[in-house]
Amino acid sequence: MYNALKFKRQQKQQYQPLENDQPLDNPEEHRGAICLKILEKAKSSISSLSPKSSSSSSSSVSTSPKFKNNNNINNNQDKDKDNRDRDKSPLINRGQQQQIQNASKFKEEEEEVEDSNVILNRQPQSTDRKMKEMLMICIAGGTASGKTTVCEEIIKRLENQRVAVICLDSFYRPLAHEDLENVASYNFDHPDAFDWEYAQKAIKELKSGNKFHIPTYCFKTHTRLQETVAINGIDVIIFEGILSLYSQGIRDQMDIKIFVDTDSDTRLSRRVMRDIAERGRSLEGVLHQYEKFVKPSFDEYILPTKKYADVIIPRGADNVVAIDLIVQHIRSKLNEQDAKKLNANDKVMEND
Ligand SMILES: Nc1ncnc2c1ncn2[C@@H]1O[C@H](COP(=O)(O)OP(=O)(O)O)[C@@H](O)[C@H]1O
Ligand SMILES: Nc1ccn([C@@H]2O[C@H](COP(=O)(O)O)[C@@H](O)[C@H]2O)c(=O)n1
Repeated sequence: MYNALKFKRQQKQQYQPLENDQPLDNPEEHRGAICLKILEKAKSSISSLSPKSSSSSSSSVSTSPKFKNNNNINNNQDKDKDNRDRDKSPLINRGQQQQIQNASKFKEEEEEVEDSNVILNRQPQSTDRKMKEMLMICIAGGTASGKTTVCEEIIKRLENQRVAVICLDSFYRPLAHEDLENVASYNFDHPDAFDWEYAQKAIKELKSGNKFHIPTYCFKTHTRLQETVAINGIDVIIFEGILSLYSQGIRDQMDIKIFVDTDSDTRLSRRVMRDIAERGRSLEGVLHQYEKFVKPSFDEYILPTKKYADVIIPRGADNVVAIDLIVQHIRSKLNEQDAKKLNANDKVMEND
């Protein structure tokens, strides 16, 4: 069986700092940089993991740099594009290790999972990936509202599912040279900062069951990296970001739309703490950016998307009842899909 944690450890060993950049002491700086966020489960079970074995066992998963306490970021600037695209998924952060139980019956599918460093908690349901229905969940909300933390809590509860988290941050437009020179004046919270066409294409392809190479983004350098993360063979995709409910084309692909609603004072104080501690920002810089761009854009563009949400979570991850209800709903949706597939298979067999 594929042991994602082991794979991630190898990634860590391969880590090389970006050119013209400081070594990444803190992966949070690359949060969102790496589009695919997957959670690793309890450290305690790491020691019991075994690499590819035929029996049912557990394994950990990789996460994106948004998740703290891990340093498995691989930004190996390999010259070989093919290798690059084979996802040395630069991820890993705070999170939980996920139990993996995939008897490796569907080898090809398993390899895809290996490619994408995706949580794999259960055996694939179908060998026909095109037939695969994927559950798409969108989590929007202001900066530091707890979107990532809510993702973690959902994934923690979704045992036996393969879950990938994609950050809207991955689709930030590359900055022009002048903007990079004067980055403090750039509005990262305006819708125009994102490449919506690209994001929509990714969501559409994944929803259709196709493999997609998600771009990666570096918060520290404000640039898109050359690495991509391939995603395929997943049960649940969570698309997370401040404006993830902004585009109608993307909203229309979503099965569940969530808005994390956290009081703005709490968000500001968390952002200050986080950006100083984890993104290398100064207090002055965070406050200036917040006042000039973050707050006005929240009021004008982010908050108005709340009306599109099916579920609003007040207090973010503190709201255990809301998270439990959401997870129950996800489970029942996945069960419905499985039942549909079984029905379809039965019909095919009857006709044979
Ligand atoms: N319920 C909570 N209680 C305390 N701290 C929290 C809570 N939720 C999130 N945080 C902290 O606030 C910061 C931002 O949370 P995060 O989940 O990354 O928000 P977002 O993804 O919306 O930017 C992080 O440092 C996180 O640890
Ligand atoms: N190069 C960048 C890109 C984005 N930001 C800020 O990140 C915020 C979104 O991330 P959250 O985890 O807080 O949802 C957004 O408000 C941007 O201001 C940045 O500082 N630098």
